[in-house]
Amino acid sequence: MGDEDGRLVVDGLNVYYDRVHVLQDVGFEVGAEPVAMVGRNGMGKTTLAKALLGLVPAASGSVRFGGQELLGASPYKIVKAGIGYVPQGRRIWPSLSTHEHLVMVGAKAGSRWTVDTVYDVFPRLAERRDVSGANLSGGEQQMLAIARALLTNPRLLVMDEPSEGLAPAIVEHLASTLRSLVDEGQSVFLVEQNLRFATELGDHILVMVNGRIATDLRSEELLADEEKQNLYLGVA
Ligand SMILES: Nc1ncnc2c1ncn2[C@@H]1O[C@H](COP(=O)(O)OP(=O)(O)OP(=O)(O)O)[C@@H](O)[C@H]1O
Repeated sequence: MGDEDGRLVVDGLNVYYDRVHVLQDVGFEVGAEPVAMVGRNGMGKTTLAKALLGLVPAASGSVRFGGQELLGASPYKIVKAGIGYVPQGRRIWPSLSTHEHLVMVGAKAGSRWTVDTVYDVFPRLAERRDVSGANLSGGEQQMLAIARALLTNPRLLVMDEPSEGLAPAIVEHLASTLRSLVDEGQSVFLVEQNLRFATELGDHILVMVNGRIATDLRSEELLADEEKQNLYLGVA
C-alpha cells in the first residue's frame, strides 16, 4: 500500500456542468504521502472527488491509478481497481444497523480489512453495532462511512469533507485515527474545508480556486502563512 503501484496521476482534467467549466486542467499526483485539497465553498472539490470515482463525466484528461487509465471507467470498476470513496454527507442508510452496513459490503478475499478489523479501528462502531443509521451521531456515521470504504480494501482512500458538521473533539479523534492508518501505509486523498484537519492529515496541500489548482505546498508552509490562508481560504 502507498507504493508506486498505487500511485494516482491526474492530468489535464476538465469537467463541465452544461457550459460551466467547473474543473480546469486539473493535474496532481498522490503516492505514499497523504495529500489534502482545500478551498472555499463551491470551488470544485466535490466535483473532483466525484470525477476520480467516475461519478461525473470528464470532458478530457487522464486519471491513471497504478498505471491503469481509469477515466471513463464505471465507479464499480474504479473501486475494484483500488480507490475507496467516502462521499460528502456520509450517505448512510437510515434503516440499516451499523453491522448491516458492514456485512453488506463484506470483506475482500485476502484483505486485511474484515468487519472485525474495522471494529478494531473504530471500537465505537462495535459498541453501536445494532443501532440504525438514523440513530447514529454525525461522528459515528462518519466512522461508518470510512469503515465501509475500508472494506473495499482500497490502496487509495478518497474522502470528501469527513469533518463536515462534526464537533471539534470528534474531528480531532477522527484525525488521529486516520493518521494512524496513514502511518500504517494507507494512501489518502482528502478534500476538506477544515484547514486544521486537512493539515493534520495531509503532508502535502493543494489549494483549489475556481476549478484550478492555485497552489501546491507543504502543510507546515500553509499553517505558517496567514496571508496565504486568508487569500485562498479566508480563514486567517
Ligand atoms: N450537478 C451540478 N450541476 C450544475 N452545477 C453544479 C453541480 N454540482 C456542483 N455544481 C456547481 O459547480 C461548482 C463546484 O461545486 P463543488 O460542489 O464541486 O464545489 P466544492 O468546492 O466541493 O464546494 P462545497 O465545499 O460546497 O461542496 C459550484 O459552483 C456548484 O454550484
